[in-house]
Amino acid sequence: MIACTIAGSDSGGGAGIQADVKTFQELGVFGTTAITALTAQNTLGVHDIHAVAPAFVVAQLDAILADFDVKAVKTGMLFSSDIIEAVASRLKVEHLPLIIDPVMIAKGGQSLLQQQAIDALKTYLLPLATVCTPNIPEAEALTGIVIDSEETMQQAASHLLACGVQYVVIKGGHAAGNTARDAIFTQHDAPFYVETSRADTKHTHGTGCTFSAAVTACIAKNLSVRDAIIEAKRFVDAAIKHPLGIGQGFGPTNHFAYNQKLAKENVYVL
Ligand SMILES: Nc1ncnc2c1ncn2[C@@H]1O[C@H](COP(=O)(O)OP(=O)(O)O)[C@@H](O)[C@H]1O
Ligand SMILES: Cc1ncc(COP(=O)(O)O)c(N)n1
Repeated sequence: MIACTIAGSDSGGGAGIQADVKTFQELGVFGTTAITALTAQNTLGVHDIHAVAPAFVVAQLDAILADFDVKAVKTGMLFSSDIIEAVASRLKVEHLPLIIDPVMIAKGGQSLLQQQAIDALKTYLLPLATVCTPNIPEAEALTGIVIDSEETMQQAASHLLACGVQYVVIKGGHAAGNTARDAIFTQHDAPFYVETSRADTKHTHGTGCTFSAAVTACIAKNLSVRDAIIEAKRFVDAAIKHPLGIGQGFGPTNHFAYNQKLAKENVYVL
């Protein structure tokens, strides 16, 4: 099985393209990559960004799609509206399952998406999305709705579904409480939730990238979207619960954990 990620490179290896390829590999999926930006990054933060020209992002996609039987595509850091428009017009003709992680801000606070690109994301890319996986601040930025209750979360999800997204996963990593609960909304069915206990850890660099890459890999392996989300939650939870303890800042998750004989916690589907 082959998947493709369109995202930024994290020189520190915990997020971005590197997290995606490691996750694909651990889930038995061959990873191909179209890189949108290089970041000079480690667990302490993003020190510099070098964007790739939109035409060269498309050239990478052309090369991949001309040769490989890609089963699912994900996007991560897209950086600019020019890159978003170029990627959207190239993907529009392919009709492949598309998982959009609307990466905006790194855990250290640095912006990974220019402010004016948020509109481009909504206009050009969200209509193509099978799954979109915002965290709470990203869902708020995309919709202009402050999420402080079940009701406002439902409103934000409805806004994103109206943009054309088939499954909206609002991730609960940033919420309070002792569970990590992600809410899944669809056009026709009632919402459902995937939940684990919350780890008390600062090693959460790349959690969102890892989760969305796992969803992509599982869809590439022909799981239903619902089962892909549940399995991805298992993958990211194992990666968070068994941190590697490397780096001096917000360390990376452990992409090896899912396949190692380490204790795995239950994922509750509610
Ligand atoms: N401390 C934690 N313990 C357990 N799961 C977590 C924790 N933080 C995040 N997660 C889970 O990791 C996944 C990514 O979520 P999140 O961290 O919100 O994404 P992002 O990296 O985009 O901010 C979600 O499934 C979320 O519930
Ligand atoms: C190149 C790149 N892409 C994405 C993220 C977001 O990381 P996180 O998953 O921790 O929000 C990052 N820090 N760097």
